[in-house]
Amino acid sequence: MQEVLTNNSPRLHENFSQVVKSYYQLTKPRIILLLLITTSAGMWMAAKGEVEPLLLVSTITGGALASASANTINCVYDSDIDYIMERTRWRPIPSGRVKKRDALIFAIALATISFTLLTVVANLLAALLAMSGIVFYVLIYTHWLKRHSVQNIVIGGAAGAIPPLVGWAAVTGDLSWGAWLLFGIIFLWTPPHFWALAMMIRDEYKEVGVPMLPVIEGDEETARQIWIYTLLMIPATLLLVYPLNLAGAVYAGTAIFLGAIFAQKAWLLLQTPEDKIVARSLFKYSILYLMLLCAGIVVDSLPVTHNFTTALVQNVQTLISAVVM
Ligand code: HEM
Ligand SMILES: CC(C)=CCC/C(C)=C/CC/C(C)=C/COP(=O)(O)OP(=O)(O)O
Repeated sequence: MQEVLTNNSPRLHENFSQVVKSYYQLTKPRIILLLLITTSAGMWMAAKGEVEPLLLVSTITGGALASASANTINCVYDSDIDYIMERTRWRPIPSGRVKKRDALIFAIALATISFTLLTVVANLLAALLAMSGIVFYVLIYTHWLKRHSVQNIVIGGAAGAIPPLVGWAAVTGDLSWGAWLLFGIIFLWTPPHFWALAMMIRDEYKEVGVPMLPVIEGDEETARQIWIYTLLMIPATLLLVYPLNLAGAVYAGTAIFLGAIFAQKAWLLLQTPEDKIVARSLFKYSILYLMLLCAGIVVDSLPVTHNFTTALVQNVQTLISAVVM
């Protein structure tokens, strides 16, 4: 008996870790990471740089579980087209590693734990916002728009902009202008983020009949719309500084610098819409952009940065008046 167990245990262990890996992949973990970074930015800004550690960890965990649930249901719903597309064929459901029914039970369990955790440790508003993110992403984007409208990701993109609202609500219990502006920034960021990728893999979407903008309107029109959203997004990022006065010089410098690179890449794509390397560069940069913009929000809202920039501005003012006098 002992011998049988010993011989079988490596294989048992291997099978178990394969199962865990498959369920982990269902949740699209790399996308969750960026969603959590935006949640954290919302929390830091709402708390003016002083977030309670327990609240931070619980909100991040609750947000991660809700996003994981949404992504898993999306994998269940889209398994037919995921099976056909090269990029998604390896996913756990189309490759036969996880059954649809099991994935659905897993998603319901994740959503239930998320709702409970957010309600108990944060508040009901944060929990309801996280659940509305799941419902919006699954019903409005995945079920209703993705396969039927060329504006699918513009309207559906609102789901991906909900995480900072969850973070803000967890800290303050309500949603103010700052929270809605963070929502708006991510809403405007989503079309350039996604359409740049869709330009790279346009033929795959065409094959499965998903009406993404490059499939329906072509690369030139897509590049033009990416450019327009970029031009709207960059000034929107600066509204946090003026008139909302929720961020200072560190954030302003970061947003202008990062925005200039974004604009340069979007402009290049406008000049060469057929160039997949340029589209790929914009897609990759869009992810780095949002990460660094959120890092800018966090650093800017820390009390030490706030004190430093205030002192710096005062010293410059004193110097100017001394020179002028
Ligand atoms: C409707 C809105 C959105 C659509 C349609 C979309 C679509 C996509 C797609 C198709 C990919 C490629 C994934 C893959 O290769 O498996 C991707 C990658 C990614 N998306 Fe989005 N996205 C959206 C919004 C967001 C939002 C709001 C975030 C986070 C704030 C985000 C973060 C990411 C990240 C981090 C990646 C890279 C993942 C990797 O490295 O594999 N996306 N997106
Ligand atoms: C608060 C909360 C829980 C919000 C939910 C946010 C959420 C899960 C956003 C995901 C956005 C996204 C990656 C869409 C891609 O779907 P797709 O079906 O076009 O991608 P695919 O082709 O790779 O499957």
